[in-house]
Amino acid sequence: MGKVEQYLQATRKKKGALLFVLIDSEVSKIKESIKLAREVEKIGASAILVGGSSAVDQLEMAQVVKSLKKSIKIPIILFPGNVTGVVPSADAILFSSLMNSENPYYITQAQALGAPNVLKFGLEPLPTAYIIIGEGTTAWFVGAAKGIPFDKPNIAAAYCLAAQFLGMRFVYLEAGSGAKESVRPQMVATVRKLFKGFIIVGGGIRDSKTATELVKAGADALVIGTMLEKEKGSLKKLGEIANSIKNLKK
Ligand SMILES: CC(C)=CCC/C(C)=C/CC/C(C)=C/CC/C(C)=C/COP(=O)(O)OP(=O)(O)O
Ligand SMILES: O=P(O)(O)OC[C@@H](O)CO
Ligand SMILES: [Mg+2]
Repeated sequence: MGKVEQYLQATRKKKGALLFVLIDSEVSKIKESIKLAREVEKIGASAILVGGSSAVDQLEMAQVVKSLKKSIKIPIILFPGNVTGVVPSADAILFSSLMNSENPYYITQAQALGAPNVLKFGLEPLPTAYIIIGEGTTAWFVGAAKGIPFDKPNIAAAYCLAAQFLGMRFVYLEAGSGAKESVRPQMVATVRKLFKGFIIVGGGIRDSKTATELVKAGADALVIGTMLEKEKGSLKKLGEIANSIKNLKK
């Protein structure tokens, strides 16, 4: 287990469920990203994810990550949608396989193409089963996912069990950035019963009620992105969400 993984496990034990904030380097440029990251660090976010399903400007992403690294203490974890998402200066990378993709590129090929740079840049790979729930989002489209219906928790659990047998220590249940509906607590609870690793849930989470239900169902970390890009007063709302999930689960 690497340093970041140890930190995530230890922080989850200490604080309860964690909050990850996603910075899309295509939306937030350098100055904005630093400001946002500093604010969410103060609010209590435990890590910053940097990525984007259509983030193809590698130079821009590298610059955002490099400046973030100098500005905050919490780990910066890359969240690549393609090989272009592997850049230097971050602490770790969600080294993910899109388990329910119909295109082998997103299951193993992008990983093979990206792996040499992960090694070269000294990024800690977090072995992650990325599973897309529902349809119609950018990640669903780009990743050629066979989206798992929101009301089929057993299918998601079967994928997570397979991920566990393959040695993956993280699963990411993803409804997609800006999703109208987030993953349902019932699905998280079903996965929690079988999967022993770290469960990340994201996509369409915008309020404390949803966040609380997902954590009670067994999520170890929630990812919030779009809300912070779009809504006025969203930092206040993020603070409420952070407080509502604090110490819910030990
Ligand atoms: C491990 C390596 C090198 C690559 C993994 C490649 C995989 C598995 C890709 C999965 C398919 C995909 C396109 C995922 C996108 C994940 C992502 C970074 C989502 C972030 O979403 P936003 O950037 O907010 O989405 P928008 O682009 O829709 O705003
Ligand atoms: O942008 P939102 O909807 O918060 O989703 C976050 C993340 O799960 C997307 O990959
Ligand atoms: Mg986005």
